[in-house]
Amino acid sequence: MPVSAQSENMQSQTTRLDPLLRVENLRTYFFTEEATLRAVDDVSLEIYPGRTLGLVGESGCGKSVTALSIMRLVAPPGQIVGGKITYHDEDGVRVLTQLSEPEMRKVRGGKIAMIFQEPMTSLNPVFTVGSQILEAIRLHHREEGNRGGRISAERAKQLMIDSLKQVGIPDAEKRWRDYPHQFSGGMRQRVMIAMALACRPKLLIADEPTTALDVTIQAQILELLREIQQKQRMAILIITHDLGVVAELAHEVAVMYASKIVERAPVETLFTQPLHPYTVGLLRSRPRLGEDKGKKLATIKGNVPNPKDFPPGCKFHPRCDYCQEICRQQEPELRVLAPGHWVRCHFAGELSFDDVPTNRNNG
Ligand SMILES: Nc1ncnc2c1ncn2[C@@H]1O[C@H](COP(=O)(O)OP(=O)(O)OP(=O)(O)O)[C@@H](O)[C@H]1O
Repeated sequence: MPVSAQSENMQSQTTRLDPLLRVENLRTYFFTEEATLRAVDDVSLEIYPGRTLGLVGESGCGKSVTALSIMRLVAPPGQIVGGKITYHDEDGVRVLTQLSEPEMRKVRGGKIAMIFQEPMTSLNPVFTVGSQILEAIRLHHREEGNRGGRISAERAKQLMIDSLKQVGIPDAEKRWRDYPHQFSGGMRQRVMIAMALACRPKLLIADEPTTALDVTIQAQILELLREIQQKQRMAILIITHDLGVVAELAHEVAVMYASKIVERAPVETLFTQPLHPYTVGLLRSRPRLGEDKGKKLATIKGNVPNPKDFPPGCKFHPRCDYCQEICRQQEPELRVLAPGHWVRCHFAGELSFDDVPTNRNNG
């Protein structure tokens, strides 16, 4: 079945809503002197209003490039070479892959915002946090000028302070005058979220937003995202290598390996009935409180291949304990195994996995 037909099918099986964002057969390559690197190859996914999709996989598998492609922020030598990205809300349908740069600027911030692992990617050290959030608000209203008109300085300032309050910055009325370095790591992360949310985007893309934070702060930031999502019915695409974060926040999960999606499922299904050996490997190598004390943690042998050395056949085959001849020769298709459950493995549904930790709340 062609992937677009698969997408239609999955949509009707999981929810009747239209997706807010639909990515179909996305391909983003880097054209270096040495080689053409297929960083994202035939990726399809949907994100629904008020829902969280977790995009998970080891470092280098193409998660960030997928996010940057959605934002149309891939810089040369990278380029989107195929596929379609469609954004659909009450204002209508926009095919992001066809928008001009000025049109795309209206989408960034206003419709889709992105936050990063390192807040200083978004925050400028030489300006106060308040002035940076104000700038984002003014820019957004200028872009929206033909509909909303200009925003008064007083109203913009109120929105800025409200956005800092919303993310739990204590003393927001005073602290907006502070510079980014005057905030702790966790608070800086909150400021970055405030800036991203100041224009009320419908979709937040969060690329490893808690990786640099200690566990307590990490839990607070995830809780904050969940609260804001519930209040605003915002959709979230969370990118992470950490299945614990996925378990906390995601409704659906897409597992990515070597530039492709290898498994997609509702979060509960992925944790209780994983069908791809790579997903199983990720689950096994996840530390769990109590049970694994003193035990050596399982790892997946080998490393994620670099796009210039992708193996033939199934890209996971050199690391797979279940590899057979066909896996070395033929790349498997993404197939539907159960409603909403997609797997790219020749033997999906035929393998039995021992010793897979199935409790998603265990980590
Ligand atoms: N600027 C670039 N030039 C060349 N290749 C790149 C560039 N950026 C990314 N790539 C390639 O794209 C592949 C996917 O990178 P990407 O950053 O999306 O991975 P990731 O899964 O997000 O990993 P991480 O969590 O480490 O960011 C990498 O293996 C790399 O080869």
